[in-house]
Amino acid sequence: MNGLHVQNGHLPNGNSHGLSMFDPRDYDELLQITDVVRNQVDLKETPSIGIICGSGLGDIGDCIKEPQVLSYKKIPGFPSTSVVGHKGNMIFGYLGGKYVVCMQGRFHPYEHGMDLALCATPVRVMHQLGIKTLIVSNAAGGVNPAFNYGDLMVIKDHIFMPGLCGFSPLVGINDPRFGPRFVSIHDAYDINLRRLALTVAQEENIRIQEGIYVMCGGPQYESPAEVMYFKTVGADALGMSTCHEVTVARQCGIRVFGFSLITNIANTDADNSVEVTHEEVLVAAKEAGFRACSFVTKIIERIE
Ligand SMILES: O=P(O)(O)O[C@H]1O[C@H](CO)[C@@H](O)[C@H]1O
Ligand code: HPA
Repeated sequence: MNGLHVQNGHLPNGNSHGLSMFDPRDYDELLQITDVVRNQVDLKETPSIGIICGSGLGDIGDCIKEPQVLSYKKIPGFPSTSVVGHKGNMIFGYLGGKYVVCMQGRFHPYEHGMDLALCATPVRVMHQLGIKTLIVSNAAGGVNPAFNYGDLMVIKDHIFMPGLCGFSPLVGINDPRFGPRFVSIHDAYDINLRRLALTVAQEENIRIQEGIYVMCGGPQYESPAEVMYFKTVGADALGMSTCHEVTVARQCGIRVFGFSLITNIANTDADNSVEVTHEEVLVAAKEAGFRACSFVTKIIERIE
C-alpha cells in the first residue's frame, strides 16, 4: 500500500496535490477510502443503489430524504470537482423508498491531473459500499434529428471513444477482486431497467427517447464535421463522461441504468454553425431538474 495516510482522524485529501497519493486500481487502498467514508457517515443500511449526477443535475441529490452529506473534501484521495454544476458531495439517504448513495458531481477525464481510473474511483467506492445498481446521468448534445432540447434519453448503448483508443479505466494492473481482466460490454445498460424507465416516463408524461451515447474526450465541443461523423456511425447524443464509470461498474458486476438530458442540439453545418456553451447546458439542466428528479425517484420506487 503506497502512501495513503489516514492518521488520528486527520484526513488528507487529494484536492491540491494528492492525485498520486493512492492508486485507484488498488483494491486495498480503495477499501481504506471506503472505510473513511463509512466512518464519517451514520449508515442506516447498506446502500443498494448508487447515483451519479450529470452537469447541473445535482437536484437529484437534493431530493434525497434524511440526507447525510459528505463533501469530497473529506474523502482522502478524491480530487475536487472543477466543473461548474458539479457540487462535490456524496449524499446518503432515501430516495423512492430505497437507501441510496449519490455522487453530486463527477470527475471528467479532461480535468486537471485525471486519468480514467481516478475519474471512476467513486464507482469502485460505491461498489465497496455495497451498491448493486448504478443510475448514471449526464448532459449531452442531441445528434438524432428527432430529439428536442430538454428531452430525456435512456441510454441503450454507448461508443466510448477514449476507451477505444486505449484510454480505459481498466488499463493497468487488474485486481480480480474488482472483476475480470477482460470485460464484456455487450449488455452494459440493463434491458429491464431500460424498459422500466420507458414505462415510467410514459406513465408520468415525461418526454423520452432512447439512443446511443458517445463519450468524446472534450473539453472542446465537437466541430460540425465531427458531429456529422458521429451521426453517420449511429450516435444519438454526445457528451464527455459516463462510459468510463459504466465500464468500471460492469467490471464489478453492477447493473447500470443511464440517461442523458439533451441540453443542446449538436450542429452539423459549418456554414450555419451554432455555438454551444456550458452556461446553456447548465440552464437546460436547471430547467429539467424537477423532471429528472421525479423520473429517477419513480424508477427507484419500482426497482426490485
Ligand atoms: O457529462 P456531464 O458530467 O453531464 O457534463 C457534460 O457537460 C459538460 C459540457 O457542458 C461536459 O463535461 C459534458 O460531459
Ligand atoms: N457535446 C459534448 N458534451 C456535451 C454537449 C455536446 O454537445 N452538450 C452537453 N455536454
